[in-house]
This record gives sequence, C-alpha cells and structure tokens, in this order.
Amino acid sequence: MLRVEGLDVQYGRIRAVRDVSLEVSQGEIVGLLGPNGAGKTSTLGAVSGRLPVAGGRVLLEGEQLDGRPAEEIVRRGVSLVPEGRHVFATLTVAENLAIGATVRKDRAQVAEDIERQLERFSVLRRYYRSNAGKLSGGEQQQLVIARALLSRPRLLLLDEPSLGLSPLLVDLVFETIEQLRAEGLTILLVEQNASRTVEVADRCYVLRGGELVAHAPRGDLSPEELGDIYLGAGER
Ligand SMILES: Nc1ncnc2c1ncn2[C@@H]1O[C@H](COP(=O)(O)OP(=O)(O)OP(=O)(O)O)[C@@H](O)[C@H]1O
Repeated sequence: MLRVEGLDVQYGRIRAVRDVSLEVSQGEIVGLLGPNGAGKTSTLGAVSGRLPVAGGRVLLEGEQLDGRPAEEIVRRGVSLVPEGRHVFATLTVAENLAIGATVRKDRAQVAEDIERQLERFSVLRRYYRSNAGKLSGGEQQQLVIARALLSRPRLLLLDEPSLGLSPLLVDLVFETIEQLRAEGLTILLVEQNASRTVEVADRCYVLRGGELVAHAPRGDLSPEELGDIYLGAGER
C-alpha cells in the first residue's frame, strides 16, 4: 500500500532522514522504532505531506504522494495522528471531531462515523460538549485518534501514541491499534515503546541517526537489539 523509496528529509542543512526505504502492505501494522531524534517523526511528516521530501519518493498504491499538499494526501486515504496529542483546546470534543471530517462531503455518513467513534471511545461521549483542553492526556489521545479516523483513512500514521500515558491507557492504545487493524485499517506506528510495538506489529523497521539500521518481522528482533533501542532512547 505504501512504498517509501530512498527518502531524504532536511531541515535547512540538517539531514534528518537519509535514504530511507520502507513498505507497508495492506492490512499490516508496521512499527517504526528508534531513539529520540532518529528521524521517525520526520519520516511520517514526509509521508503525510507536512514536510517536503528532499529526495526519494513516497508512493501510495503506486501513485506518487510526495509533492502533493497535505490535505490531498488525507483525501487519498492517509491520516496522521501527530505526536503530542494536539487537540484544539478551546473547541469542544464535538468540534474537534468535526474538524477530522472536513475533507469529506458525505455528511450523513460522517454523523454515523462520529457515533461509531463515540462507541469506541466512550469518554468522548461523556465530554462531547466540553472543551477538549479539559480532557486528561489519555482522553486527548483518544480524541486525536478518533479525529484522524473521521477522515476515513485506509492508512493510519500514528506518532508515539503511548508516550506519557499510564500503563492502563497504554494498554487501551495498543488494544485500539489491534482493533483498528481487525477492522481493515493499515497502520504505520512510530513508537519508542519497542517491547509493546514488536508484540502488535507484523514487521518493524529501526531508524537511528536518520538511517534505517534494521528491518525485522515479528519475533525477529532480539532482546539485545531491543535493549539497544532503549539505551539509544536514553530515558528508559
Ligand atoms: N523543526 C526542526 N528543525 C531542525 N531540526 C529538526 C526539526 N525537527 C527535527 N529536527 C531534527 O531532525 C532529526 C530527526 O528528528 P525527528 O523528530 O524526526 O526524530 P524522532 O525519531 O521522531 O525523535 P522524537 O522521538 O524525539 O520525536 C533530529 O536530529 C532533530 O533534531
């Protein structure tokens, strides 16, 4: 479904991603692991059109995504849940959800999809008319995932969804990821929580210093390799 070929991403003269190639097939959960500053967020930025591609190509089902505006990429079925749970704090949960559906015209189905997300994340129903800024971190994470789903993506890009959450909420996030895959979604999951990611992902890529250093199917990343990722992260 997604093919990234020889991707380079630059911030001025800083090369954040160098010659990265990866693939995500339909129905897969693919993990993208690596320590702070490895280039994971920059890779998702380039795929989602939020950052310019300095070199290489990004293809969705064979069609070129790089060079297209971010909104068109959403319309083509790729939705990003950015790092840091960026909700619109002064808007209600309802308004935040509606923003996720702005690329769609099928209003009746949007209403059905909102209902489906409120069933999935019951806390969002409870706070539907409250300002999103009042939600806890875990609740905001549920809101940004639900908001991303409202564009009806075929490919979901998740950037560190479990970061800073309590163990119970980390469980909820990973359960949600597995549920979404069961519903037919394809997922590229950026995480520093390597041990949980290798449990759910069909395959994992490991980035370090902007370069791809490993690619392994489920079960193929050794404890030593995982340990390296953690050590590289420098915080666990
Ligand atoms: N806006 C920016 N301007 C300049 N350099 C940046 C910018 N954003 C990221 N970088 C640099 O690009 C490199 C890759 O950063 P990136 O955020 O993609 O890594 P990451 O693997 O997602 O790490 P993290 O887990 O900390 O988000 C780092 O060296 C970082 O300092």
